[in-house]
Amino acid sequence: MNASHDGAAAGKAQIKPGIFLRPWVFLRGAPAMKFLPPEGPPEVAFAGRSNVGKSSLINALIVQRGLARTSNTPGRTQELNFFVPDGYSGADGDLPPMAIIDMPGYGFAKAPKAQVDAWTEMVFDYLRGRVTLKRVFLLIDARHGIKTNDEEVMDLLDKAAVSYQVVLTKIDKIKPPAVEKLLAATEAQLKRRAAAFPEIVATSSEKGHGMDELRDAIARAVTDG
Ligand SMILES: Nc1nc2c(ncn2[C@@H]2O[C@H](COP(=O)(O)OP(=O)(O)OP(=O)(O)O)[C@@H](O)[C@H]2O)c(=O)[nH]1
Ligand SMILES: [Mg+2]
Repeated sequence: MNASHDGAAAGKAQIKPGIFLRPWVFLRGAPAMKFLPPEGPPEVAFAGRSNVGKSSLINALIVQRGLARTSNTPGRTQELNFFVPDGYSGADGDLPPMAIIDMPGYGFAKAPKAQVDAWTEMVFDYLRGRVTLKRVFLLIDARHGIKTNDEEVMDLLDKAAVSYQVVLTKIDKIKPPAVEKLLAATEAQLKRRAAAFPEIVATSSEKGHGMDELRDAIARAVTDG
């Protein structure tokens, strides 16, 4: 029996990038770990600093404006929001083939410190402990590059052996040579990191750059992970 047969026998999801062009729905928002849906379908999570463009990127990827709520003000997303392809009841045996999780940002929020600490703890607990989490897409604002709190998240993911892939966001805000320079510098940084995926995806939700590449990367992560 070859590897692909093994995968099929184990009920592994075979996800194709076209899944993102079908309708998706909001399944649930979890304000704390105890409200998470039971572990089932493979998941990918979008993580990153507040305002980096996580929710915007999910909308651009799935081509559904307003599916994930976005805002000019950092701290918009306050729960772990689960999105799944439409048309599954959620009952045993009729589970969606995968889920995408939009996470609260870290690093800044116009909220009391206790609230920010609680979100950060939930984000870290989820990233560290979710068995069905196949890959974390770690979003980095192309204007700012990797910051100290991004490094803390990478340290945690390296330590927990959770695969992650860096996605540059808002590349429409900088010139193409600056994108190339940042890609090279970031690639060099990632070489030292145990759980980092070597390829970086450069995106703009506003202009649609990098969407097909990101769809491919997610489909592969869910299928192979
Ligand atoms: N120019 C440009 N602006 C973008 C892009 N993506 C997001 N934005 C803007 O960045 C701001 C933040 O976007 P969100 O998607 O809400 O960011 P988020 O990471 O989900 O933020 P939190 O939920 O607060 O952590 C919004 O004003 C978006 O319009 C992009 O590709 N290009
Ligand atoms: Mg958000």
